[in-house]
Amino acid sequence: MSDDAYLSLKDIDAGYGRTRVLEGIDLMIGKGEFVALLGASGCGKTTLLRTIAGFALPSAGSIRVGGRDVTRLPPDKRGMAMVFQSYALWPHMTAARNIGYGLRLKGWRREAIAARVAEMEALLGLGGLGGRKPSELSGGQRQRVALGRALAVDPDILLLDEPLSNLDARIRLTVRHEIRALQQRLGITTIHVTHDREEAMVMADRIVILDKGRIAQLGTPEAIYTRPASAFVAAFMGAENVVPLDAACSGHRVDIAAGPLNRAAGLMLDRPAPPSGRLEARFRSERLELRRLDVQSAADGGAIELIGRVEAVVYPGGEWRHTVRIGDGSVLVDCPEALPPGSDVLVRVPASGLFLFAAPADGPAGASPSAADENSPARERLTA
Ligand SMILES: Nc1ncnc2c1ncn2[C@@H]1O[C@H](COP(=O)(O)OP(=O)(O)OP(=O)(O)O)[C@@H](O)[C@H]1O
Repeated sequence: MSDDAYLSLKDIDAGYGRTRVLEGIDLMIGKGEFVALLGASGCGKTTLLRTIAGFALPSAGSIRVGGRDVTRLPPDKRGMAMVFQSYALWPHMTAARNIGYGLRLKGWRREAIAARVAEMEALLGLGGLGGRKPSELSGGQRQRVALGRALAVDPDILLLDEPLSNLDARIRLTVRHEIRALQQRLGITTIHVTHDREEAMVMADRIVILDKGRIAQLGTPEAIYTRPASAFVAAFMGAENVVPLDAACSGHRVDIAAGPLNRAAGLMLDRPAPPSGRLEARFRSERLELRRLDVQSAADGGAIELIGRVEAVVYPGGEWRHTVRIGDGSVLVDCPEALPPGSDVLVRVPASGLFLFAAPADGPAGASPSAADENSPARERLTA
C-alpha cells in the first residue's frame, strides 16, 4: 500500500482553535479496503474522520483521493458519505425520504430517486418500512436507514462514525457482520471509527491505533494483536497485566535474572528483544498456567514464572478468573481450575504470549518488588 493508495493522508495536523488534536498523520488506504480507527475516548478518531470528510480543515498536510487533491474541497465534492453516531435522520421525514435525501440535493428526478431508494431498501432489508418515520423504527432499522442514505449517493468512500454504539449488545454483533458483508459486496473503501477493540478486529482489514492524536500502530488485526509495537498498544489490545523484570538482552535472546517476583528464565523471542535493563512485561490473562508454588515442576524454559498469591477467584464463565498478587501489584489469570484465595502460586507466561518493552523512566504501573508486602510469597523467597 504505497504509491497505489486510493486515499492518502500526508502529514495532517488538525485541531480546534489553538488546541492541536492530530499531529503528523500519514495514512494510505487502498481501494476497497476497510480500515478501523481505534483509540481511547478523546484521542482524535472523530476529528480524523471529520477532517477526511471535509467537515474540519487540516492546519497542515494534504488529503488525496484517487490521485486528486481534495484537501480544500467542501464535503459534498469529495465523493464521500458519512454515517453519524446519532444517525442524524430527519425526524419529520419517512425512512424512504431520508434515504433519498442526498439524491434530491443532487437534483435527481423523482422516478430515479424512487428506484434507487427501493434498491437501497432491498439491499438493507428495509422492505415495507419506507413509509415509517424514524421514531417508528428500532435502533437497528434507523441505523440501516442512515446507511442507506449514505450508500444511495454511491460514494467512493464510506465514513462510519461509531454507527453501532447506540445499538444493544446483541444487535451490534449481527449488524457488524452485515455491514462488513455489505462493504465487501459493494467493494467500497470504508473507514470506521470505534473504541470497541473486538468490533475493529472482526470488521477491518487493517486497524489504525490512535494515541493522543498520533498513529501508535497501523496493521492487520492479527499483527496488532500478536505484535504490538509499544506498551500502549499492547495494553490497548488487552495485555493489561504488567510486571517489571530485569533482563540481559541480545538479538532475540532475553535472560531474566531471578528476582523477588520471578524465577530466572531464558527466552528466545520471535522478534528482536528490547535493550537490556529494566523491562515492562505485559501479557493477557489467557493462555497462562497457574500452579501451586509447593508443587515441584521441571522448568522447561520458553516461559517466565512469576511468584504470587491468589487474592480472589471468580467465575465469569468458561474459565476461573484469579486475581494474583505479585509484589505490590496484581495480575488476572484465567485457568480451567480454581485455586482458592491464599494459595501461593507460580504464574507461567509463555514467551509467545509475552510482550517486553523498555520500562519507562518512572517505572511501569504494575507490580513492584520494592513495596512487596511482608507476608507475600515473593517476600518469603527474597528472605529465604
Ligand atoms: N468542536 C470542538 N471544539 C474543541 N475541542 C474539541 C471539539 N471536538 C472535539 N474536541 C476535542 O478534541 C479532542 C479529540 O476529540 P475527538 O472527538 O476527535 O475524539 P474521539 O477519539 O473521537 O473521542 P470519542 O471516542 O470520545 O468520541 C478531545 O480532546 C475533544 O475534547
